[in-house]
Amino acid sequence: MIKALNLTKIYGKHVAIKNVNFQIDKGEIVGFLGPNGAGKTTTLNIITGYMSPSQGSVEIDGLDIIENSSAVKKKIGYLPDVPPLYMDMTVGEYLDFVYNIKKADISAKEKAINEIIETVKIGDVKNRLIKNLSKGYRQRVGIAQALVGNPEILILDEPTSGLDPVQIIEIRNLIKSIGENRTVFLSSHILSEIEAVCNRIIIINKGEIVASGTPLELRSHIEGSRKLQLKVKSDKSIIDDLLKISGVKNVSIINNAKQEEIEIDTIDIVVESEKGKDIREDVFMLAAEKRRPILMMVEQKFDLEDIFLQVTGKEENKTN
Ligand SMILES: Nc1ncnc2c1ncn2[C@@H]1O[C@H](COP(=O)(O)OP(=O)(O)OP(=O)(O)O)[C@@H](O)[C@H]1O
Repeated sequence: MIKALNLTKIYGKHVAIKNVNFQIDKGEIVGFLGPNGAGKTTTLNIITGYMSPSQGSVEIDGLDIIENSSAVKKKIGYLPDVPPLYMDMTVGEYLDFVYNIKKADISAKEKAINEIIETVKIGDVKNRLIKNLSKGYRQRVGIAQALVGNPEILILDEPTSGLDPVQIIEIRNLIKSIGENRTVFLSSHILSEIEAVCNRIIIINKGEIVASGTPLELRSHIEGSRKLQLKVKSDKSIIDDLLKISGVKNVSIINNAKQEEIEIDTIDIVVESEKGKDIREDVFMLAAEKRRPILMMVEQKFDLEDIFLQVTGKEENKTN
């Protein structure tokens, strides 16, 4: 179990993270989601013992990470944002080197390294120099080094960053299979990434935790409000009219409609209501009264992206 207790990190005058608290239970695969610069790497460096916090503490299975540094480090495998690879070593030499510095059981070395190589599927490049590997393979080698010593907890900082779509899917599947018998905490600034792999999400923004829960729990944060997608035979003046309806919170134009779906003299908009308000009838009546026929009205479901944009205050980026 990982417990982050009131973590704060200040670089000079810059507060990178502030009062960060969370708990990750044994066996969970948890995603740490936040925009660039939110404080993900800083937090991961602290909970892996790579960096000390300005304030606060970390417990791994009840042990304080600073007081029990070597015992705790054995429990954790870490893939930092820049994997610590030696370019002039072959993959085999490098894993041997990592095994030795982690002081893992020497008698089991060959078997353990071979198992890791098989798990992360790098057998075919075992004798290649790391500098000659593709980014995807280097990332696998980075994950392999994190697995040396068979740690119970795996912490991965942006594990798919810079990979192509095929490599991303491969690494995701790898993380899922590794996570079957380990606790995994991984960071990303890409929501779909986290959604594909994790069963719980912690969202950080500007150094503070702003939301946490399963995708279902996070959705319930904003459930209650509705979003209606409309196609109306009208010009933009309908927007001001709709905003006058009681219970309407926001109206925005969808300007990413596919070219072939755009009809002349119509406007595609999203009308968002306040929590608990059903505005469908009022919207219909108003449009009829203004002689602006509604050609389509569909209720949109909130997705995790809405939640992410809402809690990070970036709602404006989605529709504009
Ligand atoms: N060594 C440092 N000295 C000063 N400021 C730093 C240092 N490391 C990070 N920061 C700042 O702290 C904040 C958090 O950085 P951090 O790298 O933890 O964010 P992040 O969420 O991992 O971002 P990214 O996804 O871009 O890596 C940023 O504003 C960053 O510029």
